[in-house]
Amino acid sequence: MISIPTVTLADGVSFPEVGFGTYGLRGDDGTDAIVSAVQAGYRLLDSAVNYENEGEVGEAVRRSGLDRDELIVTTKIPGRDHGYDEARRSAHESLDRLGLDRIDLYLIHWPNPSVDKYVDTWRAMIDLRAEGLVRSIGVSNFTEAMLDRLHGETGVMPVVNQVELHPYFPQASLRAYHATHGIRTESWSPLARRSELLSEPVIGDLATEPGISPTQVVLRWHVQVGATPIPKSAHAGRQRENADVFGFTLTDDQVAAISALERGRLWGGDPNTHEEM
Ligand SMILES: NC(=O)C1=CN([C@@H]2O[C@H](COP(=O)(O)OP(=O)(O)OC[C@H]3O[C@@H](n4cnc5c(N)ncnc54)[C@H](OP(=O)(O)O)[C@@H]3O)[C@@H](O)[C@H]2O)C=CC1
Ligand SMILES: O=C(O)C(=O)[C@@H](O)[C@H](O)C(=O)CO
Repeated sequence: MISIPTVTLADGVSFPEVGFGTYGLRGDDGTDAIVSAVQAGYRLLDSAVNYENEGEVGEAVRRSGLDRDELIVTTKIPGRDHGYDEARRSAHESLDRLGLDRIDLYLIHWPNPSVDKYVDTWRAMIDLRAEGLVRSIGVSNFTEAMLDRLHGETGVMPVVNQVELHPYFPQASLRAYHATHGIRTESWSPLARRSELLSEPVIGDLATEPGISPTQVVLRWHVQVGATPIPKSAHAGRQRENADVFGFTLTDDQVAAISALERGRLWGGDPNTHEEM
């Protein structure tokens, strides 16, 4: 089993430098895959109401046999549940589906700015945290202006912002803002969903040593730019490979060469316009 190092979030919680994405992992096979990820060493699990797998994640937590406090279970409020009362109801429904008495990391999935209810949603999350139903509170797909607004109107800054981030979209300026404001960056689709990224020569050239694959080079890049990637894999061998990125280091020049692959968002998910219900 791999021991994944941690960093400390602004709220004092220990947070893994690599986590596990669960989008698409459903049913018995999905639960098995999540259990196998925990057995491989992952302690941060990423779910969402919209993944329709909170039940599988909760079941995997119970089957893992680990002490509950060793795992960080993440879920996210969907756009249709924005608003103070709606978010509180959504949290209770997620807890029921998870079969857990606490959500460890609770995120607003998308800001949906045209609906303009993310500040009220955030107020509900602050109260849920005070009540102990939620431990850490954060957001996903928020811009700097949206983060400023949350802080300005409530006095509470998210401890995590989970955003699209991979070598094709390194988000340097948002990462710098996060670093200044004590927000941990989490990278969604960190492998760019196994697109041609893994065949890029700059990646392949760094993966020539035995035991260092292109995937590991990409995930190591995330670690060194200070972001927690949450790669998803349904396969135990790949899960182990993706967690095993702490035995080598990239030089600053190598990190810069990978960052130079930048080309922009891959799926058009601009937080200023994308609406996810
Ligand atoms: N907040 C948000 O808006 C979003 C959050 N997310 C979260 O981020 C997670 C990760 O993103 P996701 O979109 O799943 O994409 P990833 O970048 O994690 O890529 C997943 C793909 O890569 C393959 N893969 C994984 N590891 C390897 C490997 N070692 N070698 C070869 N192929 C590999 C997987 O296949 P296989 O399973 O067959 O191994 C799968 O097809 C999601 O699962 C979800 O939890 C994702 C999108 C948006
Ligand atoms: O998987 C998620 O969590 C998502 O939010 C995705 O559906 C995301 O909306 C996306 O892929 C945007 O292009």
